[in-house]
Amino acid sequence: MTPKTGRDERTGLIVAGGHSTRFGDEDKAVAELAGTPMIRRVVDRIEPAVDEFVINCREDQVPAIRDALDGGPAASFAVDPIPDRGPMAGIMTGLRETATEYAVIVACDMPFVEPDLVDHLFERAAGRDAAVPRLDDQWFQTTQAVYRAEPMAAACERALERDERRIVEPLFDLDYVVVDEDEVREYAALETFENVNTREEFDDATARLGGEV
Ligand SMILES: Nc1nc2c(ncn2[C@@H]2O[C@H](COP(=O)(O)OP(=O)(O)OP(=O)(O)O)[C@@H](O)[C@H]2O)c(=O)[nH]1
Ligand SMILES: [Mg+2]
Repeated sequence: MTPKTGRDERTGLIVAGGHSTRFGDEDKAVAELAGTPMIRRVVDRIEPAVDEFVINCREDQVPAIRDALDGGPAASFAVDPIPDRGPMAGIMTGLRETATEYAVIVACDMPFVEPDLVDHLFERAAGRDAAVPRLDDQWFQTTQAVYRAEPMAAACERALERDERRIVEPLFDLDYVVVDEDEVREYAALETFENVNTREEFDDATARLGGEV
């Protein structure tokens, strides 16, 4: 991986402000996945590829997430001023707290995120506004992508003003690079994009990580 200094520093922005309704009573962000809270696993996975962390969530989630991250890399919190406005609003909140030029956004429910892909996305985004993976016959992977913080935050604000909630809306306002499936596969297995929504998916992920279901 390339050495990172000064303006080239990179933020890992973990978006975690959802209500995990498909998951059940528990907040999936802090659910113990093979012994590690899921958000902690995401942070630990991408730590080699970033210099600092910002966590976006609701105010009421902060204590449990802080506990989950205890002993790990330092992270600052970007709390949604208005909760439940969707992931794009969370991304805007988090990017406004981002001190570096670029940030990788990763959803808290992507425990198999591949740091080598994250590193590559930062390299591909250099000089542009975003680098976003897109698999064959699939939509953009907007919640595992690198963005230039300031223009993406501004584009999110404009999209929210238009009542758009899809994360591709701000993307289409930007100068973005598409990282296609062949290119993704050079750096990562496709499980990097797996997101855990239900108990069944959580149990499956647990088993693959060698934990007890
Ligand atoms: N800040 C913020 N983040 C959100 C919001 N809704 C979803 N997210 C995050 O966006 C990512 C993907 O969302 P989902 O997988 O749908 O998560 P979720 O909304 O908690 O789960 P479901 O209720 O089952 O849809 C997760 O990291 C969520 O934490 C929101 O309203 N605000
Ligand atoms: Mg949702």
